[in-house]
Amino acid sequence: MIEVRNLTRRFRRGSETVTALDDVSLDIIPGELTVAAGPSGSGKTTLLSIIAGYERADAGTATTANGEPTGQLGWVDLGFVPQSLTLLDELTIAENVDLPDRLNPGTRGGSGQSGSAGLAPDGDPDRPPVVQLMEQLEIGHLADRLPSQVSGGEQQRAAIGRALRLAPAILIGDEPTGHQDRGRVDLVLNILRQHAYAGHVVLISSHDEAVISIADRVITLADGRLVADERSRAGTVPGR
Ligand SMILES: Nc1ncnc2c1ncn2[C@@H]1O[C@H](COP(=O)(O)OP(=O)(O)OP(=O)(O)O)[C@@H](O)[C@H]1O
Repeated sequence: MIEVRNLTRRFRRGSETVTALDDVSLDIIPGELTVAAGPSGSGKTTLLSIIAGYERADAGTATTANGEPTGQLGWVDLGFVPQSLTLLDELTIAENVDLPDRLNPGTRGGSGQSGSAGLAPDGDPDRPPVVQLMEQLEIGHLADRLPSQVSGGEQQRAAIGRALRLAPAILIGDEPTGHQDRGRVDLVLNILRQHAYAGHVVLISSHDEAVISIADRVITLADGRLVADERSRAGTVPGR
């Protein structure tokens, strides 16, 4: 669960002050796919970036139910797909997907087999094996390529794989389908929904009606304010 309380973020642009987020409060619960919608400039990226710890708030908090600031959580607990992807150019696609595991060797996720990039075998059954994860995301054949040698959509799916690598309790994705074709939008959404329905918090932003229409819950921002919060069917989560 993420508890957002009175989050406010202002940016200075010359003599002007832009209020990107204006006193936003909500709880984001596990077990459903939550989509943050709203027009360009409404504050979606700012909200997700503060929750993920990529941006600071001027006021308010985003914490877990235990009161821990979500921005301080590592890959083990919170996976983030930023709009800019932030893949490391010098690492292969497989190494990028496996990065959270390499940075958290005490929590190694289950691989079951060594990938072509020489990824170490490991054994936690709750975590997606890296090779299987890449195949699910249809980037298995790109394991040994550098990010600069694959398409934008493939890079984005690698960033999604990296975020899912340690099966974190919280997954945040800023327009994680933004570079995908129609078929791959469905592929990515199915994977994100599976993660949500396994009991995790999944919050993504999107402009795409196809994404918004399959969300279990849609929170809508306008001018930095939360203006709507709707569930697809009251009290039920489809597909569970
Ligand atoms: N670093 C910054 N400096 C100044 N203004 C900013 C900065 N980041 C965001 N803003 C402004 O804050 C507001 C909210 O931006 P944000 O990126 O959160 O919107 P968004 O809903 O994610 O937009 P989009 O859908 O286009 O990605 C906008 O008016 C934007 O111009």
